[in-house]
Amino acid sequence: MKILIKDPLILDFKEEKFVTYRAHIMIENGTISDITNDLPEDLSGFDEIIQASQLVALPGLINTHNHSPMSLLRSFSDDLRLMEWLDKKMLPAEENMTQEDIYWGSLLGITEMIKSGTTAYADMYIHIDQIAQAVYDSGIRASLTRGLVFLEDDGGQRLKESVDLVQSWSGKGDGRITTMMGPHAPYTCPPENLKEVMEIAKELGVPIHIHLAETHEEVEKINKRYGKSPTEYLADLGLFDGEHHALLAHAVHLDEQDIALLKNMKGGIAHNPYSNMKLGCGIAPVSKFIEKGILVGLGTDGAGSATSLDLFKEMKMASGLQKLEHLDPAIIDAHAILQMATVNGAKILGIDDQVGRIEKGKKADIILVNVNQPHLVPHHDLVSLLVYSAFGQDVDTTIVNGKILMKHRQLLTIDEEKVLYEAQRRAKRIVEGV
Ligand SMILES: N[C@@H](CCSC[C@H]1O[C@@H](n2cnc3c(=O)[nH]cnc32)[C@H](O)[C@@H]1O)C(=O)O
Ligand SMILES: [Zn+2]
Repeated sequence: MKILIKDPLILDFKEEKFVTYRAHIMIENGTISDITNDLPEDLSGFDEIIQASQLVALPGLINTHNHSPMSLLRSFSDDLRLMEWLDKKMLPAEENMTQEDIYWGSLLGITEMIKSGTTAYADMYIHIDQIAQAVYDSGIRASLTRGLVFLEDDGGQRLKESVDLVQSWSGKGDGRITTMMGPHAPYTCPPENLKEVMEIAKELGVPIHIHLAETHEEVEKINKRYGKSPTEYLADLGLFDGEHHALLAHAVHLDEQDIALLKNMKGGIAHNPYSNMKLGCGIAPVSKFIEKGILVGLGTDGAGSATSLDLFKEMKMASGLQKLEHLDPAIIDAHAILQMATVNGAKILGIDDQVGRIEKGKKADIILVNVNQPHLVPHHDLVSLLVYSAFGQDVDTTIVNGKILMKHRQLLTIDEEKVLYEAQRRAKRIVEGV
């Protein structure tokens, strides 16, 4: 399959900033084979030509933290505190989800992500085989994790499912699917279990995906139980010693001492600004992380809290929160925010050798944004425009692994009408009685 993206304005991260230039992008067998100003006279060798002179091409956005089937719980339970929301609403509803529900719920999330310019994402959930199947079928790229809680003895069932996932799905879908081990959070994973999961992850050569210090309540709980902060708890188990690749979701409540503990960590932080705002959790010290050289990427969290999976929205929230927190609009610029949503996300998922930039030899994970609209004109600065003015609906075309998943807003791998129908009727049943 040979694709030509003809004449787009390309926005790509080079050295420390995003640069803009106009060129043609050629894609062959999933990979960016050339970026050039010279076109052959005969274009008949291309299977597909996308006229893109009115579009901006940028690396696909990367969502570093999601629970995709929670899209079925969108608008079901809002305006509650996190522990109440989780224990009384989310977990009981999840108990009602069948394997088929998970497939369609995940596909609902994936549909929204593709339509809003996300080309790769990290998922942590149950019935993970169904999610893997939805990822496989849809064509999106994902890093999958079976979430692990150790609050009851399940005879090792959850752990077994985690290992099965890693062994049976890693590398599938032409390499689009990668996997991680997912101890849910410090408050659901005692030290001996966490240690075991970390050892298994090391043996299998996969990263650890874990929630960390999302609320004040969590900090108090862990302090009471172990006499230390959640970050110290993980540090003492060796998670940040540089031998494990870790994806830390939230990282809201870290003081200077906690931040110092992350100095040698491999991997980085999934910042979920809107979920944190909406659940009233707090503001993650993002600019301090960046100052200390700790990688920060962007995530949404599940749509049960985030309400939508639009990373363009998250970029605005991430920027606004830092500016407000520090009462300083210069604390973080649009380049740093777009970097979080692209290059940094790729590094945090451990797939930066393949994606995150528009470069010859990289996998073609590219989105084309229509900037010829009233809210996106004029084009003084494209990075500012995309971060501060654009939304997911402005994405015209989404390409993953060299395959067009959405062309001029038409989905090519997903039957959208069917997804909406299935999601609606299943969601209704799931929340009955909860
Ligand atoms: N409960 C599962 C394992 C966890 S999967 C990931 C879990 O994360 C939960 N989750 C979603 N959003 C958040 C959040 O913001 N903080 C903590 N957990 C969350 C979600 O409801 C889901 O149960 C089991 O019994 O095996
Ligand atoms: Zn989460």
